[in-house]
Amino acid sequence: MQEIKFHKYQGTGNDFVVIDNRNHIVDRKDESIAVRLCNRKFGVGSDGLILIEDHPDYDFEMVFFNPDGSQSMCGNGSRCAVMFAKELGIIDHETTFLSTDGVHTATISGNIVNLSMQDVSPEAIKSFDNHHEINTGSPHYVLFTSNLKEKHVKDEGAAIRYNPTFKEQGINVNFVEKQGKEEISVRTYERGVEDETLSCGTGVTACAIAHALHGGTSPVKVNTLGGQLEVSFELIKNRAEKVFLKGPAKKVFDGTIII
Ligand SMILES: N[C@H](CCC[C@H](N)C(=O)O)C(=O)O
Repeated sequence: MQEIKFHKYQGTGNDFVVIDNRNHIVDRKDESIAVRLCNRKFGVGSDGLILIEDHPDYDFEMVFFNPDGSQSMCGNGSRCAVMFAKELGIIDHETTFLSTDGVHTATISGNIVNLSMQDVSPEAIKSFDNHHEINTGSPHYVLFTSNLKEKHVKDEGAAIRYNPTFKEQGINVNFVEKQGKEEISVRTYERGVEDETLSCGTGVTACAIAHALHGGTSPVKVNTLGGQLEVSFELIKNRAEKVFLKGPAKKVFDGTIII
């Protein structure tokens, strides 16, 4: 048994257990630790586990796990990791770090983190008759709807995520309602959480790009159940470049857990 100090952060309601793992107190290859820590009854409870580690070439490396132990790029988690790195004194107001899908930069102003996302290639933007599939570091199914508030996101999201097309690899499912050219509202069913989360960073980024394919602007404000984010990018011949995800990231509490 070991006692582990953890830090609870949230980015627009997407919540994470964050651990300073520069001394390798947690085995980054043991995904069962994420399953235990993220469990909302038997552990701390969160939408993911983030380990901060040293890296020879970047300010830090961020290792992310979903509550089911799977790994993928996490936009809101990255914003929380940046805020934690500042708390640790690893960085001041800007950083270059390594995450699941590659190198990212970020700047901090108050409790707002502006995170660079990877370019989204034309091959990562697939459009169908009534939905889009866009990979922004994690795979996203984007469906425009008009009655977002009434949506049963967990049931309808799971039905898509577990259909034969996506069952094996999984996919995050986003329901988008247009509020105007410069604003959308999004609710997301997250793969690996297997439930609706209050926001999903890579998801709102995918939705902003899909919105632009239907005449939306950049930057675009994105309303989620957990708060408002802003996504900006340049869409050139179906390739999104200079993609940024901006929004608040805040510490909720510190704690110690015995695992
Ligand atoms: N559940 C996602 C990873 C976390 C994404 C989300 N929390 C974000 O902020 O991007 C997946 O497995 O594709």
